[in-house]
Amino acid sequence: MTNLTLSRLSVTLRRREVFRDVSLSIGGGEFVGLIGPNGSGKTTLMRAALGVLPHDGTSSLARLSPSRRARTVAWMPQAREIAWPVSVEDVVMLGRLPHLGTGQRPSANDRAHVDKALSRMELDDMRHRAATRLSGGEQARVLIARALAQDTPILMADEPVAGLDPAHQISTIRSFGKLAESGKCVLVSLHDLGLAARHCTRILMMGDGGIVADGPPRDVLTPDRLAHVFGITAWYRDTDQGPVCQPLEVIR
Ligand SMILES: Nc1ncnc2c1ncn2[C@@H]1O[C@H](COP(=O)(O)OP(=O)(O)OP(=O)(O)O)[C@@H](O)[C@H]1O
Repeated sequence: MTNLTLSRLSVTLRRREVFRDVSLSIGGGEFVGLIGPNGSGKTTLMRAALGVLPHDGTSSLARLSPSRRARTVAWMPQAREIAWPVSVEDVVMLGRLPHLGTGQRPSANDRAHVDKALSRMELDDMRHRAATRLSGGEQARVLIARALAQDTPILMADEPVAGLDPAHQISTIRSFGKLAESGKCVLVSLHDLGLAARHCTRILMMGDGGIVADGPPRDVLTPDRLAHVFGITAWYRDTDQGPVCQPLEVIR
């Protein structure tokens, strides 16, 4: 099983410490939501874990060669405008590049992965359209499909559901959940506490220059922490239809 393991990971940018001494391990089967206020360091933590930012401490991914890393982790960054005027299916096929040798053409297996990713993100009808002509939310779904087609044991995504309509937010989060259930290790940053509470198996809450809480949603999303870290009150209940977390008021 491929885990994501961070040990005493610290990042300082322009002489400002963003976070210090983050140690954790995420295993296959876990769907982890990374939450925290704006600027708390979620993107920085994921980029340092990938090894694309200078850091102290260690990350199991940062140690890998670029080609091995591309077969180990699919990364979906926050900026997701597609600049290339190519078809949706060609963008998604880019996810298969780490699995192809130099000059090798995609096989039937590669095409099957692309078909599955397109179908999972409900993009079958758009596969021949120019990706640049899609709406922002549709482009986001194409890039999620590209990450799914990469078929790596670890998937990391920075606010993957931002800009999606409610139905596609839920179906996308469910897709990530299913990937975790199939044994993959999934880490996504989220601002929607309701989606995090409802779908993630584990939540990492960032604040105060580090991880302030790590555990199942009901143990992390406590009134004290939501007040201290986010400055809000929220309604949290385990209902017949699963956990519900609804932010209510700003308290500072
Ligand atoms: N290249 C950089 N140089 C200097 N400081 C940076 C740089 N990138 C990010 N920061 C700072 O690091 C801190 C963490 O930023 P980061 O983008 O990781 O936060 P975040 O939790 O992902 O925020 P958001 O929820 O707004 O996306 C912020 O204070 C930000 O200003």
